[in-house]
Amino acid sequence: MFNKKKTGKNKILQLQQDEDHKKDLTPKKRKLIIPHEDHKKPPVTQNTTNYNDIDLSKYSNDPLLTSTNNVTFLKQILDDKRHLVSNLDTTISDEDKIIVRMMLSIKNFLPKPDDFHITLTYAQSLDSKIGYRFKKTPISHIETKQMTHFLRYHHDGIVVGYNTFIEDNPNLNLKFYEDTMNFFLKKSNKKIIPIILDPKMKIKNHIKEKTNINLKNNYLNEKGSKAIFVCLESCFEKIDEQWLDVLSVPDEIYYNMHELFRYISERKPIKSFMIEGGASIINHMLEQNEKDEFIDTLIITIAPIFLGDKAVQVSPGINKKLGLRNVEWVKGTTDTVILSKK
Ligand SMILES: NC(=O)C1=CN([C@@H]2O[C@H](COP(=O)(O)OP(=O)(O)OC[C@H]3O[C@@H](n4cnc5c(N)ncnc54)[C@H](OP(=O)(O)O)[C@@H]3O)[C@@H](O)[C@H]2O)C=CC1
Ligand SMILES: Nc1nc(O)c(N)c(N[C@@H]2O[C@H](COP(=O)(O)O)[C@@H](O)[C@H]2O)n1
Repeated sequence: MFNKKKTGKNKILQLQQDEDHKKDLTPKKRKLIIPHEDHKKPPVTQNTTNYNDIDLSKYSNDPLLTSTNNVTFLKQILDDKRHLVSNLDTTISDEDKIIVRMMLSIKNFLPKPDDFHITLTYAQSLDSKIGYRFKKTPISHIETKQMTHFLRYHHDGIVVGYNTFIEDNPNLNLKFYEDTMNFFLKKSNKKIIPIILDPKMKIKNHIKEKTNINLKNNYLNEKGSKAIFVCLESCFEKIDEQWLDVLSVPDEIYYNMHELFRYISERKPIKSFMIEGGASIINHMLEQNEKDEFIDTLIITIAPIFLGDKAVQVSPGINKKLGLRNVEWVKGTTDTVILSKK
């Protein structure tokens, strides 16, 4: 049942190394990196497109696809006019088709323009773990990771807790993978606003000690928006940093997640929030959602891996069965995504 080559620590470390080295590789080499892929299978990117495989009419109502000429992109590829499409040297792969299917499935779970909307989304192992401490842990397959970036595209703000900010040094921007994301997002200037829940304003000391902060680099290199650090009013201190704003929130509101996001949306240009973690934030949200159903969409990627008892666990402090409603499952090459809405 367990393939040691594909599960286990070595694989996870390998995936971490893959992730770390991706940016240094040429596009050709990057295509070979397919986390969780069965390496015995021939590479799927070489498949020839069967004209009947893709029904373009399916995409015609998607504002994202139509607004960025992606239907034209797809047509060009299908018509074998690939020379018209920059940076693209393959036909539509099976992986890309899966991604398109995933994107179409999540369309019913996306925020409606201008609606206040809260999405909670994360990737977990079979043992409900979401990562190792101080080690950015890839869990999602490249397809489901791309789906996450597609989701990011549809939200105004992306939220993580302070520990995730410290431990992962995340980018929290829109990243475009080879092939598929080029179809969908390449021409977009959309930027999502990173929001860090930092009640005690620990960022104040962190910036004195650390210079390599991805959120800062992204902002300075125009690869990301200015971050918002959200702190308790009682802990507020002024910070003079170009790449971040601090928003102080009344102490009595801060730990009520529903009220917190409402408070932020009334003061910042953010209507839709995509909360990615970490475990404390997720658990707290699930606990509060039991009484006050404020999570509009819950999207969990489940990868066929175990991370073991040292990893950080999602498990809300509830004492009864908590079921999800309006559930759909989408299957990728290796991962499964569970989608649920209010
Ligand atoms: N697989 C995935 O999809 C994801 C995985 N992760 C992983 O999660 C791990 C971090 O999780 P975890 O350690 O739980 O930390 P979190 O990222 O959840 O941050 C916790 C901190 O956030 C602050 N905080 C603000 N509001 C709240 C609130 N309402 N409830 C709880 N805390 C709040 C607290 O700061 P203070 O202590 O100052 O009060 C708390 O210590 C990392 O290993 C990261 O890799 C993270 C995101 C997604
Ligand atoms: N969807 C998803 N899959 C995984 O495997 C993950 N490890 C995460 N982690 C979250 O993504 C953040 C990193 O974002 P960038 O790629 O740096 O933009 C990380 O901090 C977690 O929030 N998510």
